[in-house]
Amino acid sequence: MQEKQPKPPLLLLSSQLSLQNRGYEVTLNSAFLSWKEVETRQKRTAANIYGPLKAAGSHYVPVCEIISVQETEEDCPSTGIGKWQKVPQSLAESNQYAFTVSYVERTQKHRWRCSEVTLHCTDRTLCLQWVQAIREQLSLLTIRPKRLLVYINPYGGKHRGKRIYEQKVAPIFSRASISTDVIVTERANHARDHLKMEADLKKYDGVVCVGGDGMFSEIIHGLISRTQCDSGVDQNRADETLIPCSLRIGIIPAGSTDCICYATVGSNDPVTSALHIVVGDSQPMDVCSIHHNNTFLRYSVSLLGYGFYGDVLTDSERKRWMGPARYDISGVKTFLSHRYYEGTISFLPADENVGTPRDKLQCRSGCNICRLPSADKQVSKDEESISDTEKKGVWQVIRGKFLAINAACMSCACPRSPKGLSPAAHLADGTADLILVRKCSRFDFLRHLLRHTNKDDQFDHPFVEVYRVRQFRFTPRYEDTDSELELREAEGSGRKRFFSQICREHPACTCSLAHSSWNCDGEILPHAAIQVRVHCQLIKLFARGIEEQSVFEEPYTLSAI
Ligand SMILES: CCCCCCCCCCCCC/C=C/[C@@H](O)[C@H](CO)NC(=O)CCCCCCCCCCCCCCC
Ligand SMILES: Nc1ncnc2c1ncn2[C@@H]1O[C@H](COP(=O)(O)OP(=O)(O)OP(=O)(O)O)[C@@H](O)[C@H]1O
Ligand SMILES: [Ca+2]
Repeated sequence: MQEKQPKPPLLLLSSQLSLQNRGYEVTLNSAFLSWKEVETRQKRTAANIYGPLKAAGSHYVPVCEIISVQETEEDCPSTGIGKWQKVPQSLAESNQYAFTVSYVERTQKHRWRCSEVTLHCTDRTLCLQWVQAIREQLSLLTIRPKRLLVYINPYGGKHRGKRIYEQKVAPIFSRASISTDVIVTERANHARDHLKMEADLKKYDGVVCVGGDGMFSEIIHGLISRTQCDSGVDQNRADETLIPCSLRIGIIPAGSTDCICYATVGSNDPVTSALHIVVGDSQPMDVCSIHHNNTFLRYSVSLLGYGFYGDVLTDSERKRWMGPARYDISGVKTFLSHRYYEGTISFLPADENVGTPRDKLQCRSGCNICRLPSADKQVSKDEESISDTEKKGVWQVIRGKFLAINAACMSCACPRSPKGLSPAAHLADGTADLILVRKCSRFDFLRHLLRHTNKDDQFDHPFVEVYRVRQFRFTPRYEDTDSELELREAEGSGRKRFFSQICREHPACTCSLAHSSWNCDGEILPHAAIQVRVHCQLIKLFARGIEEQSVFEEPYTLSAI
């Protein structure tokens, strides 16, 4: 049987235009805009006279990466991008009409930039014809957002959210003709409550969050709760099948860790994120729901950490004024305190077809594991109605003393740890990687931590175990009493209490030492006993996953087209 060939792109327009005072063959087809220098006889040297035309000097921009096109108004014709040059009188007069195309250019470390090319035409009709033809192609890209609701946390990270948005992002949105309603938050949970109860979501094609992981967490809580509420789904029921949110979320990084942005885009650069929003990227993402005795507590998309990361966060909340450095100071302090916690972890392992946490293959743009439908992802009503043992996989139980219990729904890559807590975790496979770090010496724990910052395998230690799971439960060895819970709640909200100080410094009292708190995407959960379930692809981001490095390094070549 013959394989079906993809249709060649349809040629739409082709003209000789000028750029930097040189003649170019400019072509627009349904897939690309290209411009190629016209080689004059004089320019063809003996060396290349018989050879093929080189790809160098040819430029290809995929139509889906064009940001905008505008007729360029110039008092005097310019011959380059932003530069005034001496133009021969005859050429200047014959090329006084121009249009500028803005497009995405890839630079190092997964960063995108907005580049421009200005092409000059001999008459205005031709110039307008080009502008119209390119605009028509852009209007066919219906996945692009036209109207966005933007929330800015002015206090995230180094308090630069507002400035980042105004100086770096708003100009890009306006160039792409995206209209925005902007809300600068006035208190914690302002964005969550507005999304949950007030916002007229029908008006928008997406929501943008300017801030860090904590701010993103507010946005997903608002959107997910609103979606469940509108569909009559009860979030308090741990076994409910949740309804996916239809609006995409864009993250403009302006926080302290920015792990969700970094792990879905490959950088924490606001311009890159703005461009991913403009081109209308879409990346589905898993979300964990966390319950305590059939009461809904929170959702998590990145790190859910008990022990080490819970204690780092609890301590760091009291040092918010320090900005991002608070995590390092609290990290060292927590490391030195070397506390361990006893408890029982039960988990439902994932099917093998979604890979394992020790895979060398990482989740990248267009990831096959996240794309292919797998039995694991379809937690259907039928499946919910059958018993645990009949489901694929059997619950496993592990008891012990742990320095850290971490669940990562995705890699959790961030500038502090470029490959992340679990480098092979997937963004949208319906599973989380459960990492158990058993009690070990300070030296061994340091070796494990150090491996988060280099290429070595952080799971290759006898005291570390890692499992790919769909659900898990944790029960601390000593039961939570109401007063302990209250105590941790007070600590979490930064209210230091005299009682808690006594307990920490009094070795005979197990009160504070028996339990840690969960670090849930940078927010403290006071309950130690929790049930967690991964909901496959519950939300969507304006992102595409991390692109393979080669896409950044190699410009489009003729053979690729
Ligand atoms: C020797 C160097 C070891 C460095 C080890 C670095 C491991 C870093 C792993 C980071 C994983 C981040 C996961 C993402 C979590 C976010 O949802 C959350 C909200 O933004 N961020 C944090 O909780 C923020 C968590 C920040 C944790 C910082 C921990 C720093 C530990 C430093 C230990 C130093 C020991 C030195 C001994 C002399
Ligand atoms: N106007 C506001 N005033 C006070 N707190 C706010 C306001 N708006 C949002 N917040 C809260 O600020 C907290 C931290 O915000 P954010 O995540 O943006 O920064 P960060 O904690 O520095 O970064 P990261 O989460 O990446 O470590 C969030 O929990 C959010 O709920
Ligand atoms: Ca996942």
